Amino acid sequence: MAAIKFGTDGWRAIMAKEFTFENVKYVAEALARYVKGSGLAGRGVVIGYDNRFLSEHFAQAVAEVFCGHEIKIFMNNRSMPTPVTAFAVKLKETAGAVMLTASHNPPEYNGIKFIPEYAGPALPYITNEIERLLHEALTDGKVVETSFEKAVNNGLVEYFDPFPAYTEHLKSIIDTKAIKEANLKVIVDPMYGAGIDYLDTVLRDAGCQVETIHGYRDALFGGSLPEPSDKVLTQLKKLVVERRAHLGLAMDGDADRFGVIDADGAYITANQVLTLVYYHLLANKNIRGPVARSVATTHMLDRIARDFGMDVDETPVGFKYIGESMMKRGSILGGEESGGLSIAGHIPEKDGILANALIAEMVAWHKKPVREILKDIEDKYGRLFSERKDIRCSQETKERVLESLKELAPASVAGKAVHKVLSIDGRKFVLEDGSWALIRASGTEPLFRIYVEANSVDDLKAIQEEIVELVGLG
Ligand SMILES: O=P(O)(O)OC[C@H]1O[C@H](O)[C@H](O)[C@@H](O)[C@@H]1O
Repeated sequence: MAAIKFGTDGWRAIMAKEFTFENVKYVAEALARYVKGSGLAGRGVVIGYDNRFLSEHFAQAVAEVFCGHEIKIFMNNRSMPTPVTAFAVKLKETAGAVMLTASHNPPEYNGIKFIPEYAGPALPYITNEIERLLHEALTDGKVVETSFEKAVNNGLVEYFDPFPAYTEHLKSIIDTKAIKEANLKVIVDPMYGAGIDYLDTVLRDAGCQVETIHGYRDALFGGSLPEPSDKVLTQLKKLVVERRAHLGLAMDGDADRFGVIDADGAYITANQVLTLVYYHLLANKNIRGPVARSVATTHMLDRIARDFGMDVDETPVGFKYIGESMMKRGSILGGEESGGLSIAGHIPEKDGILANALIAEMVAWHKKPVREILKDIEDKYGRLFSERKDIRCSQETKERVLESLKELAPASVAGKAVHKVLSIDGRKFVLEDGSWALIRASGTEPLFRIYVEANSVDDLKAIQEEIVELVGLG
């Protein structure tokens, strides 16, 4: 059996191959041992699951193990988005949550994330301990479990639905009055996933005219991926234009990531969404505080922060580090280039429902299309062009490149002097004119990611080509 690893964001594997009921129970055993060791077992644990094939059955298998350890579990009788599962940890003040999801991966995958009592993604010191306990459980071959029926009869299973509390909470942190006045027409695309109903309800209650597509469970995701990217959101883009809607708002399979479509059908990148939301919080909502962004995320946030006299916390890739910064440094926005965002006053977990609701609020506020709002910001701070290139390679190449990265320190890239070299995650070169390049190995896929941000498309291409050559991935 391949080793079970908790990677950038939990364990993901192909169902029936590695993601079997047997392995899920071993992982649940390790998680139950972890919760007991944390001293918080008396508080119980939330179990959430997405809309994937068998997810509710895997969730039940996890429950049988927790109940076998006499740990009470809180469950919903329908799927829940990852951010709602995290929110439920706060709501029920539990020791944490187990979330069954493979996020935006292809349909044959499933996965498990652990959300500790602080309601954000588990930090490495926790996942390392879980992996150690998993190794221990696999070695001693012991899984303590009970039947689900017995657990219910013994009062170890409490059914609850955090939908009303979550949607009310969201409505309390967004300006529903402004949304109501703008009379927005919005198309919502939950991509057949666990986000169904949530954003639609919040926006409808706030007075928007809402039309939903892909709003039913399809474990095959309509033959596509539950990933809210420019490439995948073709139907949403078309419909926004056809219906003359103000916005198209999508979420991935577990609704922790967002995808925004402007009134003219154009895809707004995650870096642009983060720029818009941070500016909106500071300039319109008058909320002041630092921003946490990953090392791979746009420096436009730095320009805005500087203008308002705010700090920037630069973290490794992974929302766990961003959530940590939000908790420890009071960052008012935490965001990632890969499509994750949360704000102060919410949970330290990325939330696609919240991100989309904030975009609707911002559009309502300005009463103009997203790209016009963005243009105003760019007129003030200058324009930046960013691109990520993913390069697959063999294990051998991967090891060689990782080794060579440690020492890589060019004096210049594409004719621009290297101003700073960072090793927060992979290797990042900040150049004299503020442009930058980062190369790092993905923690979720077998590939390298090369991120470049520059002042023009030509500069971006020149920097990208030189970096690819420099590390020998050309
Ligand atoms: O670049 P990777 O290591 O593959 O990670 C890409 C993304 O994976 C998951 O979605 C995590 O939740 C994110 O925090 C991370 O940004």
